[in-house]
Amino acid sequence: MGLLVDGQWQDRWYDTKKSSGRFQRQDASFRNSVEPSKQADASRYHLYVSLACPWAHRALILRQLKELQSLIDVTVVSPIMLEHGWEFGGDEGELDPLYAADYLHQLYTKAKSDYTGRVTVPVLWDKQAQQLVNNESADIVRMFNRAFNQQTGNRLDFYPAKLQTAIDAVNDWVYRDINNGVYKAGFATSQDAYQEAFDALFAALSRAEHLLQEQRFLTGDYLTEADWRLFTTLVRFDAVYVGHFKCNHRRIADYPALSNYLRSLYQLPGIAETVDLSHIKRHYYISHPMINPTQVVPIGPELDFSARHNRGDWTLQQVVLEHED
Ligand SMILES: N[C@@H](CCC(=O)N[C@@H](CS)C(=O)NCC(=O)O)C(=O)O
Repeated sequence: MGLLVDGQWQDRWYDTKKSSGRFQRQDASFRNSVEPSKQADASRYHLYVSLACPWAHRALILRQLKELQSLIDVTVVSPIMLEHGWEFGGDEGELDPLYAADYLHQLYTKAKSDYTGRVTVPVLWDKQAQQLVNNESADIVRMFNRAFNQQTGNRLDFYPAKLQTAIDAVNDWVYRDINNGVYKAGFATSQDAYQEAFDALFAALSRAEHLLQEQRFLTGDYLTEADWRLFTTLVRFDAVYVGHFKCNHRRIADYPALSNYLRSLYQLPGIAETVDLSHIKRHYYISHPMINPTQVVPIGPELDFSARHNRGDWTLQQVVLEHED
């Protein structure tokens, strides 16, 4: 684990000293966007992901749901992220098809030779301009949702205008207390910081559980990006966050609505193939020797996201609004 400083790679763990043991996530720095237009050509872009990463997972899911698979190629890095950061090839990783780079940080310095900051996935790369377009999954999800509709003819809208206020409000607490909350608990280096994150996390999971007892999706009757953003944390929770990140008040399996909801999303066409529990478990348990020095990966728990759920029979087309423009 490390970062770039003035374009030089340094192997360094997160610094939590200045924040009393609290993990503070840095903002992503490449934030360009692809706007919808008749000329927007998805095949100009390449997506670099880790199958272990919940943020990269959002982008992969939108790529599936928006039928961009044949247009936007994906490269999967090795799940094992150690002194060189994310690596191509190696243990279960794919080779970099564009530049034959060994490490992801080489793409960051190709884009900006004096880059300072963390080297994270996902990365959306512009093959034509040979530039890193964006490394913030929240932005990439929104681009995939709209920018290439003309090209694909897929008009499903996971961020529809009439639900944006509700989606933003849900995203806010789900990000703070759940998506990033598990990291705040897991990377805390003081008891107080851990306790604070732990309490907020389980309060937020109860809130989600209660909401989902009343309605099918987080913002009501329609499936939106808010659901997919929660999904990527839920699907990793029992396998990794309960043990490795010490988020062990309850498992997702212990929340009836959340666990059925998780299965209902997992069973939508194309979603199961974006979930790789082996990459997920091996990444976390091996890549954080500060938390798990033996790097032994637990074998359990037994999980079956394909089991029946009680959230009704519906298709994507019935629960996703269409773009109006
Ligand atoms: N805000 C970013 C966060 C991405 C992120 O932190 N990804 C993790 C993997 S799960 C990563 O690459 N971490 C490497 C590091 O922090 O050095 C996004 O949502 O795209």
